Amino acid sequence: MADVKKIAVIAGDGIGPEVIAEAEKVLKKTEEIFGYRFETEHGLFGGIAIDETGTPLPQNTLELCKKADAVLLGAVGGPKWDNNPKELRPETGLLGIRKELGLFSNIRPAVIFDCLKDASTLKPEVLEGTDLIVVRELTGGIYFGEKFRREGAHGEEAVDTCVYNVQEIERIARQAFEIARTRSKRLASVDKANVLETSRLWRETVIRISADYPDVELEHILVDNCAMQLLRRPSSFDVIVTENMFGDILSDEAAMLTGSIGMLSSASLGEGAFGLYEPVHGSAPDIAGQGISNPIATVLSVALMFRLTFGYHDAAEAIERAVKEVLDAGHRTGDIAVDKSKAIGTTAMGDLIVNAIRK
Ligand SMILES: NC(=O)c1ccc[n+]([C@@H]2O[C@H](COP(=O)([O-])OP(=O)(O)OC[C@H]3O[C@@H](n4cnc5c(N)ncnc54)[C@H](O)[C@@H]3O)[C@@H](O)[C@H]2O)c1
Ligand SMILES: CC(C)[C@H](C(=O)O)[C@@H](O)C(=O)O
Ligand SMILES: [Mg+2]
Repeated sequence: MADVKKIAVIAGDGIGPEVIAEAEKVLKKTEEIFGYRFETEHGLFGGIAIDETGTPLPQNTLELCKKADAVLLGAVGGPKWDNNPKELRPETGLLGIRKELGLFSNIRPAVIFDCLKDASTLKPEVLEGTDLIVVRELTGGIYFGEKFRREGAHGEEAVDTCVYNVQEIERIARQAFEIARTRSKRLASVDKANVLETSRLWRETVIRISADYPDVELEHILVDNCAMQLLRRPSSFDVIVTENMFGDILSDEAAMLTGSIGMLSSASLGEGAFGLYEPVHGSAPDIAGQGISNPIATVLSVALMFRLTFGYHDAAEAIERAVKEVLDAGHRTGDIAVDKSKAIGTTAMGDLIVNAIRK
């Protein structure tokens, strides 16, 4: 019998619990079909944790994640907590969990399902063949630099500092080169080296590391140009490696190539097999509680967990095949439906996918 894998489930806020419920059904179905065994335990996290415990990342949730083999996360945040001080913001909990768990590498694949080409705002011929991965540095940069307010000559000033050290850049660069090696051996390193000192160190370091990967073709591209080229020639990109904030922005942009941010899964990894898996999207307060959110990003995050943390490649492929089959059959949630009147809800989409999972 397969050993039992412990999964910490932290649903969070807004549509988080809705999409996580569908992902949990997928876990259960995989147990039935493939004989894998999962032990799930839920933890409070985000806004709901602030309300119930006074902190976005309670110590027992962190402990739960540390004891688990993997973490499945929904989303956090919402208008209710938007004016809270920094320590009492759901997003601070999210940054805290990434840092505490050492998850410096965030992998965000943007793969286009052929049948969804008409769901994107871009022309189908521009999207043809697009299959890229954004490798985002996740525990450094301006997100984690010193932040403060001060009195300046013209009144109050706010300061965010962006810091990167060589070790942080080296480890994410190596991960990206390794991933590129398993794909078409092309890596685009995105920076703003014409302006930022951190980007100049980034570029120098990536070039130095590239000597160990002579089989991978390395391109440097400035972030503003990259944002433009992603819309102009998305299929020319394979693996993109970039710093924390650029990766945040470019991955939301890449999501729109696929038709919706409701399609984009992600894996956050450190040095070992442990990982945190979450959709790229947020808590979507504008549609929360209506049962209309797209659960596919979270379901595909489970497939990433199977592949990258557990090595359950058969189950990962079965989930991806099931998603494709359901989409090919024409089923759509509102975000990817061309004819919105025919859109189905979150649980209906989850049920269809679960029923389509087979060996
Ligand atoms: N990882 C996370 O937990 C995470 C990520 C991004 C944003 N957030 C937080 O979420 C809150 C809302 O942020 P936002 O509105 O900028 O981004 P968002 O991703 O929540 O929503 C952006 C838009 O995409 C739509 N959308 C997102 N996910 C969808 C899905 N699965 N199905 C259908 N439509 C979907 C939303 O309805 C909205 O119109 C903020 O508090 C933000 O800080 C959290
Ligand atoms: C909610 C926010 C802190 C987070 C980020 O910026 O990393 C989100 O946008 C993401 O992409 O996971
Ligand atoms: Mg983001």
